[in-house]
Amino acid sequence: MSQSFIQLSDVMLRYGGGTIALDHTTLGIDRGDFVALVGPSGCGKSTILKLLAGLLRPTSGAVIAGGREVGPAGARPTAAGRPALRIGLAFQNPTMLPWLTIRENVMIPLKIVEPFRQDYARKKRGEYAERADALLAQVGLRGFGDKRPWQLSGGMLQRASLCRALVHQPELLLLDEPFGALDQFTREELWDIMQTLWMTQRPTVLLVTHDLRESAYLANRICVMSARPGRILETRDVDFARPRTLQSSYDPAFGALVQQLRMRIAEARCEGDATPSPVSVPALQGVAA
Ligand SMILES: Nc1ncnc2c1ncn2[C@@H]1O[C@H](COP(=O)(O)OP(=O)(O)OP(=O)(O)O)[C@@H](O)[C@H]1O
Repeated sequence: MSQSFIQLSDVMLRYGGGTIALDHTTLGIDRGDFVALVGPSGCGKSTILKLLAGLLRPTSGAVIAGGREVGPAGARPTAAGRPALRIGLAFQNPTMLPWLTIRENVMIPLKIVEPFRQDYARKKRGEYAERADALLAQVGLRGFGDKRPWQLSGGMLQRASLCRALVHQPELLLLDEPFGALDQFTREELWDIMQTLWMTQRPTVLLVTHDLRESAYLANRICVMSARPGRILETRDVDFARPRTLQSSYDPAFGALVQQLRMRIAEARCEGDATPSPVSVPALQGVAA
């Protein structure tokens, strides 16, 4: 059987204090896909991102990202000598270094990540600045490259943080509630921008979100997790035509999908509490996606 670009196989993750965040977690993601992870609070969504970013090692099971294993504690990568997988990260809080301009902040991955790093100090710096400016223009921040972070609004900073996550053309983009702190209008604007960035660059994306409309707007597949210890309960394909628009997000099929996800998560929360479910959940089928 061919392996997915991203593959978690029967992963268990126990934190130092003894909390088991993930158990029997299996998830495969194809290259170029856009997958959203949703589920009850504390079910282990961010833990999956940390495993893929290499910030954590699984207690047992296997985590493969782009053919490289992030194995059980102490294991060596299987593909010795291969360059590290290029990963982009964006979080709810778009932390920027205040002493750098927005352009310089966006260029940070090019300073750190190979193969860009070796050229950064030499001939490519001007070229990299142009690349940062082009991305900033794409997210509506043309002319803001010379500003400092404190001169931008929260929504503008989050746009810049998406540029920083993408500037080194990551193969894998990990997004942890990147729009969670924004007002609804700004958030919806950024969905549109995110969709365009994904359609033009086609990184593999794993998005963690509590916003079910956001997951249905952006993702090709939505994975619903159980309450902690988290595992993937159900996976939904989302076949709505692209580019998706705010208008299309008011179609009945879109609303039905969101409602079904909501009910599935409500049920997962109840299962986590080991109490009978007060909601009757129809099978997640039959929605014209
Ligand atoms: N460093 C840590 N040490 C101990 N326990 C942790 C640590 N990080 C997370 N946890 C616990 O592991 C579980 C999963 O956490 P995680 O942050 O992955 O959940 P989540 O689904 O992303 O949560 P939320 O949706 O609320 O952001 C939670 O019970 C959390 O308290």
